[in-house]
Amino acid sequence: MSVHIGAKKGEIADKILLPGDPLRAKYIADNFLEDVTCYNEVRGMYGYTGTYKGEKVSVQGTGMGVPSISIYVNELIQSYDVKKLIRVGTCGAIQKDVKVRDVILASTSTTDSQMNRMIFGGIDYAPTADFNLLKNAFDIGTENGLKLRVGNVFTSDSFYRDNGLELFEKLATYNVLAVEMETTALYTLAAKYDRQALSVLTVSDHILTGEETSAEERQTTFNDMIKVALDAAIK
Ligand SMILES: O=P(O)(O)O[C@H]1O[C@H](CO)[C@@H](O)[C@H]1O
Ligand SMILES: O=c1cc[nH]c(=O)[nH]1
Repeated sequence: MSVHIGAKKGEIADKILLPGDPLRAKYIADNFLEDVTCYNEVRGMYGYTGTYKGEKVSVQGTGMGVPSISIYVNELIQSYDVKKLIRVGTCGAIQKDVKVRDVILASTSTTDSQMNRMIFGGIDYAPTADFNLLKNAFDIGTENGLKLRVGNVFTSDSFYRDNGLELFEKLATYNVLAVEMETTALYTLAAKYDRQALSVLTVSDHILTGEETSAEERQTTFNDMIKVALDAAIK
């Protein structure tokens, strides 16, 4: 057991999906995995292990933001030796041609988090997805008829911010696709420990137009995202 995860050694697979919302972890376990066991309830941050197409896969809620996901990713790697980590999250679109329900593969992440500046003494490190995971996810999604977007996402330390529109318009000018709150930490920690990581994100709302998905639409798109992530995890 680690500080925040109640699993015994061997109870967590070496491939894991990481939703921010612990109830999304339950949804994935209930609807996509077989022979499921719940290995974590500490802080209500559910974690499950089961099989997907015969392969052992886990899914663990991470909570929201860089500090929270950093705790889970550190412990999953250092205490449970997880090798492939795929975030399955939501994001807000900031580009006109990125639509709600689109699925984005984050090739890299821009951030206002101080995490990397603290590590690198002020240098702007560029957190990057694992190329093979990214390519596998892209190929799998495309073969299944999904129009995936690939690009830069903004990992924000704030969900609510003053003068957000101005910043988002600037980021959009520089081809950042969407805003979310965890990818920078996932990619940086995966690089540090030589693990494979990818963020697959469903656009849940559009920051510029105000458009939002209904609960039902969200679930359908989540299913597309989850299938891409699971198939990429076992490839
Ligand atoms: O849906 P999840 O995975 O939690 O991701 C997004 O949603 C949360 C904000 O509502 C943040 O965690 C953000 O990154
Ligand atoms: O607008 C959004 C939507 C999801 N997640 C975010 O961080 N922002």
